[in-house]
Amino acid sequence: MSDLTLELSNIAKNYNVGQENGVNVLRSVDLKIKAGEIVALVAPSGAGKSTLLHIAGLLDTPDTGQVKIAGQDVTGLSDRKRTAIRREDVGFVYQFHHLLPEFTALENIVLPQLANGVAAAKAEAHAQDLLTRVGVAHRAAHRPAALSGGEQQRVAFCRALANSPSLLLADEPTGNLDPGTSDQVFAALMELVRGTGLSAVIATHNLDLAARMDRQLRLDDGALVTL
Ligand SMILES: Nc1ncnc2c1ncn2[C@@H]1O[C@H](COP(=O)(O)OP(=O)(O)OP(=O)(O)O)[C@@H](O)[C@H]1O
Repeated sequence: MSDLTLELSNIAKNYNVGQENGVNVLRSVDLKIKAGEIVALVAPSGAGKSTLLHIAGLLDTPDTGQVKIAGQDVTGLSDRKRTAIRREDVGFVYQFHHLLPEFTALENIVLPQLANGVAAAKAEAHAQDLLTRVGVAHRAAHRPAALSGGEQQRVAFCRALANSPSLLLADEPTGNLDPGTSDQVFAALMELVRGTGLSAVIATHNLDLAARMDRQLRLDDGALVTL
């Protein structure tokens, strides 16, 4: 078993390959994330951070290079196997919550567990525990529309962790919130991640938030540099 949750080696990604307007978004990305490590990814808009997170989370494939998750080389695997690994090992959080509007907060966290074969009672208990950890257990029976923006994001964090992944990938997780709320919600995310011991790559434009993580990296001209 590797002590690296995520390992990217020499990743390159070019959109519209061969065309005049081809974009070389990632040229040579190397990244090693240890178990339990939380890394900030800082990048100007358009620098390719979503592309990088999608490749790390097996939602996209690189043109060249290698992706390893929990020591397993996933680069050449079939779509079906990549999907299975993604479901089991990777949690995603975006700037917008993307919760299912017709289900309650609790149900939004239960459903991915049921899809993974967890029994209903166990899934509900786990969902309640996650909601308690981020301070919104009292909102468990509410639908997303009845929650504040900060509460919606807290529920989205719980959903991302529902199936106990080893890696969390977050793309501007508090970017849609006002600064005061963003600060509190970010603190809740950090506590949740630290409490569960998983590894995380969190993209943010906010250097104050980045400074609260273990390591800060910037995506610069298609490669990662330490800040
Ligand atoms: N499917 C695609 N086809 C062609 N070009 C793309 C595609 N996806 C992204 N790009 C281009 O690649 C570059 C990086 O995009 P990406 O979404 O990774 O940036 P980002 O750093 O996440 O930006 P933002 O912070 O604005 O979301 C941009 O110039 C974008 O226009």
